[in-house]
Amino acid sequence: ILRGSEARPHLKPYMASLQLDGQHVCGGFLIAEQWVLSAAHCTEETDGKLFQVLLGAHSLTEPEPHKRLYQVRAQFPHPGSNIHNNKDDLLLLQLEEKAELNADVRVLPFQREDRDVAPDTMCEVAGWGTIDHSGTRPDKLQQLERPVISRDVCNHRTRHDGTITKNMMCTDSRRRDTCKGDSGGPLVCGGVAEGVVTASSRVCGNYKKPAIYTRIAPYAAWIDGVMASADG
Ligand SMILES: NCc1cccc(Nc2n[nH]c3ncnc(Nc4cccc(O)c4)c23)c1
Repeated sequence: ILRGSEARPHLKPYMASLQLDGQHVCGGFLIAEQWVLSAAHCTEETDGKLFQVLLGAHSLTEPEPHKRLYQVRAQFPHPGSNIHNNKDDLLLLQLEEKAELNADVRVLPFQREDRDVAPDTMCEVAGWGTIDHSGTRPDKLQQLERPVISRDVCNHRTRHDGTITKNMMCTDSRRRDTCKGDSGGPLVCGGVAEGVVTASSRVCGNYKKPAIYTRIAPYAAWIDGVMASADG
């Protein structure tokens, strides 16, 4: 998160850090006791290794009462996701066991009604992604409030030039923005997860490249289907 602020500790108890060998790679969030939603692109440089999921954390390094690292039983990238574009950029992770829910670990509901969030709506995004252009990583969770911009503005030829589908949404990226390592985190509007951070152009903090999110509502049936089939 570029030019955000430190989140109030444990006030975003749904936040997950997807890790490999103890290193934060991507964000994610708890959508059910045994399920975390993130971005499919996060599996690009993992050459088949499974993530570990850190829940209940504010600091990535300091001991905290309800901080716990969960093993992942299985990862389900959306079948339509691919490395060449940011279509269907969603990843479901089934934890090895149900997460222990408490004050610092809680499920975040996601939007099921497929209707665009109104432009200028203020939403919030959080993550342990880089906080400057030299790639400095924060130890503590950062947050940022950003206004939604309309798909028409986001699709302008000087912005994302028609690549924003009805399954995506955008927020203003002037100076304050998401960046490397924030992918997979939730865009929360009115207490409900409306989108999942996707890297797309990888550019951070440039108003000509608004931040892009995969809208969750269009994928509610896929999410329910995977959870139902894997839970058995
Ligand atoms: N703002 C959109 C957005 C959301 C999520 C991730 C991203 N960026 C990135 N995702 N993956 C990346 N791998 C390498 N570099 C990256 N961005 C980068 C790095 C240093 C300086 C800078 O200005 C931008 C990214 C960008």
